[in-house]
Amino acid sequence: MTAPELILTPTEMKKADLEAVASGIPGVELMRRAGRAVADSAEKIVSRGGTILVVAGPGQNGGDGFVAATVLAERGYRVSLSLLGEPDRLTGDSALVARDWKGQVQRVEDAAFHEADLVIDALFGTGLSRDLDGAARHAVDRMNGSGRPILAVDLPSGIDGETGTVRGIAVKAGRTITFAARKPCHLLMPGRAFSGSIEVADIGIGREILSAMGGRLFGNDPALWLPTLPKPGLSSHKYERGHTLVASGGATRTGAARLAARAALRIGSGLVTVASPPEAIGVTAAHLTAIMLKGCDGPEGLHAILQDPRLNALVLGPALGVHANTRAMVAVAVHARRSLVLDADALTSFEGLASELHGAFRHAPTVLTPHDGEFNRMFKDHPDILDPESKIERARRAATYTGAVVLLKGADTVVASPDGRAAINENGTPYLATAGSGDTLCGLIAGLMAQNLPAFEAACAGAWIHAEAGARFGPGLISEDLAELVPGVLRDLLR
Ligand SMILES: NC(=O)C1=CN([C@@H]2O[C@H](COP(=O)(O)OP(=O)(O)OC[C@H]3O[C@@H](n4cnc5c(N)ncnc54)[C@H](OP(=O)(O)O)[C@@H]3O)[C@@H](O)[C@H]2O)[C@@H](O)CC1
Ligand SMILES: Nc1ncnc2c1ncn2[C@@H]1O[C@H](COP(=O)(O)OP(=O)(O)O)[C@@H](O)[C@H]1O
Ligand SMILES: [K+]
Repeated sequence: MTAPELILTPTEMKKADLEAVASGIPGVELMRRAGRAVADSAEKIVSRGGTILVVAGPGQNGGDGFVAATVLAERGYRVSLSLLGEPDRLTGDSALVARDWKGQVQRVEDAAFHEADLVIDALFGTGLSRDLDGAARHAVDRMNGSGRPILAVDLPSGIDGETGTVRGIAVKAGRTITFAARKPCHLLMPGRAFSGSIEVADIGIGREILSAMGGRLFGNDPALWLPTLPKPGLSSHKYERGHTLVASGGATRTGAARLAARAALRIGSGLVTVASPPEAIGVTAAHLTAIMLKGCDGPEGLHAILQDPRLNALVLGPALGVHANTRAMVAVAVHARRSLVLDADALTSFEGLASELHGAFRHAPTVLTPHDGEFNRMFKDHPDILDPESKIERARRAATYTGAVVLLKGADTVVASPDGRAAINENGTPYLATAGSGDTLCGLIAGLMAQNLPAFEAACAGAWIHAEAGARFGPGLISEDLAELVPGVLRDLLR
């Protein structure tokens, strides 16, 4: 089994670089390895003899560009190099490797983008510190407008390495080669879309160093949670596989709970019960077979049902209604200390009332699954949570504040744990943006927690399996399909 993928922020990567230097690899050697990796990557795109334009910036990202230009020229490419800024202003390792470049150094204003078979973007990497303007902005604008293939060095210039946001303008790369580890911007939107396909080059910085300097942020791949995924043993009986309870909305709003319940059953929860308001029992009963049904009249009803200790995981929120009663049901659930997934109306009912949830979830495994709208409503009086540009940071702060694992949905779903770990999911498909898709997701997560997965692993596994199911189905996906695709995904995972 491979180890989970470590993602390093620019600050962590800088520390890892320094640590690698301290362990005996000179900085200039790291840069030479990086530049050679860029050249190798370019060689996969353009055959020898082709024309390559390297656009170098004033920092060390530009240094990687100088190395790549030198290596590619030695390999028989027609290489030209344009620099943003003055050659004699180059510093550090960049200044050293620039001396090896025997060709001309053109001004970036004179770069002949249209003549290039490939443009290598080495303008800015992890050191970007402000929005692009002036000559830098103009260069990126021309690069994008050239229609030529672009290979970005480390990250597309103009993208913020930590947040994935565009700082004024950014290079739209077809391919990005980064070093040692991916950075958040390669997974977070919109940076992911600007990066094109991504290659990670090993420049000799070992996993121990990456793990010591980073180690808190991961790509959400199965390596992160597969060891915790339950497989029923020979002698397992259904009660050992947990019992999930899903609270349903009123008579005209019962579908969401059924979607969540079906997902919990498919992911392996031994039993699943829908708790239905009395007036909705008829309609719900007509639609359920393997899933059980119990009458549940508001918070008191929920309190009574939870006297059964076997009900060990609970979904509250989908179609439950935005009102004080929903908040009261959350309070009952928190008090009962069961594994809990809160979504949709259970979150929106706390609009502007997040302070009621301060530290509320510290005592039992809890996952909150807001999309941006729900997140912004919940924390609208908490600028410290809403303001960070980084989606990872926003999710982390909400997790620390509430004591719950926070799964902040989107094309780049982020899962953050109060213990500081976070993961970014990237295997989804826009076809998942369909009514009821989120209901299915919370059923999957609760079903996994019913089987005793810890909250962070359950949220990560749920997000990945949900996305994988959606991606396998593709066009025409509706939420009812998702749970039915789960067995195929599980079969492949547990093989
Ligand atoms: N460390 C290592 O060992 C290794 C590092 N490696 C490589 O180094 C890269 C990081 O290098 P870096 O830290 O020099 O940052 P980089 O992205 O080149 O930019 C900084 C320069 O840009 C300037 N600048 C910033 N914003 C600007 C703006 N909006 N508009 C205009 N200018 C702006 C800024 O100027 P200043 O802010 O000082 O005015 C400074 O001159 C990393 O991505 C990787 O490719 C690899 O070789 C592996 C080994
Ligand atoms: N463009 C996208 N790419 C990948 N996944 C997406 C995309 N848009 C939405 N999703 C996923 O689809 C689900 C939608 O959930 P949600 O917004 O709660 O829908 P609903 O309220 O209809 O159930 C989330 O898991 C989200 O991450
Ligand atoms: K770049």
